[in-house]
Formats: sequence, structure tokens, C-alpha cells
Amino acid sequence: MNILVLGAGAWGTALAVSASANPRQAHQVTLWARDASQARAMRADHVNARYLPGLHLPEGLRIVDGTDVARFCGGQDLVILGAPMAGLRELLQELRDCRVPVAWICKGLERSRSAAGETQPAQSVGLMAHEVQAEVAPQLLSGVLSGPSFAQEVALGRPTALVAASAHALVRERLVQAFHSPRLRVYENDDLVGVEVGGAVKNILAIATGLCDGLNLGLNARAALITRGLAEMMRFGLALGARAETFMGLSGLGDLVLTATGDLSRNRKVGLLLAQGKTLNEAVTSLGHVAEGVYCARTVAQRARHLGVDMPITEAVVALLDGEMQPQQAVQALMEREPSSEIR
Ligand SMILES: NC(=O)C1=CN([C@@H]2O[C@H](COP(=O)(O)OP(=O)(O)OC[C@H]3O[C@@H](n4cnc5c(N)ncnc54)[C@H](O)[C@@H]3O)[C@@H](O)[C@H]2O)C=CC1
Ligand SMILES: O=C(CO)COP(=O)(O)O
Repeated sequence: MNILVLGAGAWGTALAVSASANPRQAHQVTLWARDASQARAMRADHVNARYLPGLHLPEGLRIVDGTDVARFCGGQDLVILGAPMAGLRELLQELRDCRVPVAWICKGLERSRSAAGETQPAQSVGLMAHEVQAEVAPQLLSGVLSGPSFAQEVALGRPTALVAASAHALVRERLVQAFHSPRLRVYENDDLVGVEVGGAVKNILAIATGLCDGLNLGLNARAALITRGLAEMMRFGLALGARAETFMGLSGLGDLVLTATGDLSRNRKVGLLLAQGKTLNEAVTSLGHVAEGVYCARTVAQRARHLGVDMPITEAVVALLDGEMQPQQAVQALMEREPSSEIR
């Protein structure tokens, strides 16, 4: 297969390496970097020093740059959109006439533009990835690749499993063909909404568990937080039309456990740093990578309010990120809630 990966951050690069080195089937992989100087350095040194340092890029991996990305789609069998949520709309707009199956890998919702605490009308809150696609590139055959996958581990060929979600069988099949290997199992799912919700909400919950661990609240607290987080992720997803089983799968429970407990997580790191008294700006700047939970927490909270879905952990994370609560106050706000039924 010919595979084009648009975006040379940590995850785009790791997926390009993984497909390029797939022992099950030889693929010709092209990796596009937005930054021309980064592309030049990667071509010269065979390493992505900025986003995935220490990993040798396969000789067969073609690295390109330049504007008008749609021109790189000719002759491809699959296009991976490797940008974070903030770059998805622009990429989709550029690819709106593309006839090749496309999959995004970002885990978030579009950032809300309203002020803290402000309630927006339902039609103007931030969108999920498939909603952005429906708005700007409705003809595209598209889907999402998600699941528990730290880029560094995948790039080293350590085993994991992913989920390829799309309403189109062809998109799911191409994703399996591209990435399924003895090191990476790729499962299919047609519940695009559920897979996207899992990928986005787990990032918010990872900020919460980072905070919990940073405050030394204990292992019991962390387990309770993850479990109640899963409950609110599922309530939100069901209200958006997802299937419950998806949240017991790789993009729900799987990615939540990984990101909430794994120290490679950037979202978890944000929570840990906030617990140490760092400002949000200091925490985000020190990462050098994107932490999607920071940008989508408010959008998720707004959409949940419009849907009448209770998401207390997400609301506490929003209050914390907006500087309306200190870490200890956020914990107190969650613990002092009125008793309620476990299953709602
Ligand atoms: N790193 C990981 O382990 C994984 C990341 N993801 C998701 O993949 C997405 C990308 O994450 P990473 O590659 O880790 O990010 P990163 O922080 O390593 O790299 C970000 C990349 O996106 C580009 N970029 C930044 N803003 C952009 C914009 N507005 N428009 C276009 N491009 C832009 C940067 O130039 C850079 O190439 C995120 O949504 C993340 O949640 C998913 C699975 C694993
Ligand atoms: O999505 C991820 C692993 O599946 C990466 O999580 P972070 O963005 O928190 O590092």
C-alpha cells in the first residue's frame, strides 16, 4: 500500500515508522512535516529530534514538506491526518476533494471559544472530529484510529492494540491493512462517535488522575476516580449516540487506564504539575507537546450541559484549568457532592 501521513509530531511519526516497518506487508510510506526545516533535518539525520528523539527513522520512509498538501494524495491508498485537533479543520478543508480513504488520529474536540463559565448556544460549541469533517469535507471517506498507544512505545515496536472506527468498511479495512502486524493488533468498530468520545474524555480524566496522584491522595482515590470517570465518559457518549460496549474497549477503558496511570502521558503530566503548584501556562509550556485535555475539557463540559449529562470530574477539571479552583478545592468539590446511585 501507499500511505501518506500528514503531520510529523510524535504520533504521526510513530505511525509512519510502524507502517513502514510492518513485516506483514511492505508499504511505501510518505511523512509530511508542516515545518520545512524539520523535514530537512529529518531527511538529513533520519531522526525526528523535536518530537520523537532517539529513534532511527527507516531508510525507506519518504519525508516531504510544502504547502498544498492535497497534491501529495495522488497515488495513495490511505491518508493519515497526524495533526492535533487544532489542525484538523484546516487539513480536512485542504483534502475535501480527495478520493482516498482518510483517518485522523487526534483525540479531542474543537476548542471552545467562549469565556470561562459562559454558556454557548448548542449549535456553536466546539465540534467532534467527525462533525468537523461533515461540515468541511462531507464527501470524504473517513474514520479514526485510536486506542492505548504511547508514541514512543509503538515506535519501538512494543506490542499494543488499536481500534479503527468508521462507518465505511473500506476505511476500516485500509487501516487494518496498513498497521495490523505481529506487534500491533488493529480491531474494527463502526461506532465512530464512541471511539472519538473515549479518546477525548480520557485526556481530561488523565489530568484529573495526575492531579490526584500529585496530591498523594492514594491508590484507592485513583481507582475510584478512573471508575467514576469511565461512568461519566459513558453517560456523555451514550447521549451523543455511542454504544456502551465501545467504552469497555480499547478507546474507552483501554486508553483511559493507560493515560490515567502511565507516566508517558502528557495530560497526566499536566495534572501532576498543577498539583505541584505550577500554573497552567508553565505546565503546558514545559511539555513541548500537545495535551488535548487542556483544550477540550471546556467544550466537553459545555456539550454535556446542553445534553443534560452530569460530568462532575470534567467540570472540576475545567474549574481548575480556568483558575477558578485550587487543586484541593477541586478534590473537595468532588468529595462533598450529595450521595447518588452508582448507575444512572
Ligand atoms: N503522542 C502520542 O502518544 C499519541 C498522540 N495522539 C494524538 O495525536 C495528536 C497529535 O499528537 P502528537 O503527535 O503527540 O503531538 P506532538 O505535540 O508531538 O506534535 C504536534 C504536531 O502537530 C503539529 N501542529 C501543531 N499545531 C498544529 C496546527 N494548528 N495545525 C497543524 N499542525 C499542527 C506540530 O507541528 C507537530 O508536528 C493529538 O491529538 C494526540 O492526542 C494519539 C495517540 C498517541
Ligand atoms: O493518547 C495517548 C496514548 O494512547 C497519549 O496520551 P497523552 O496525549 O496524554 O500523552
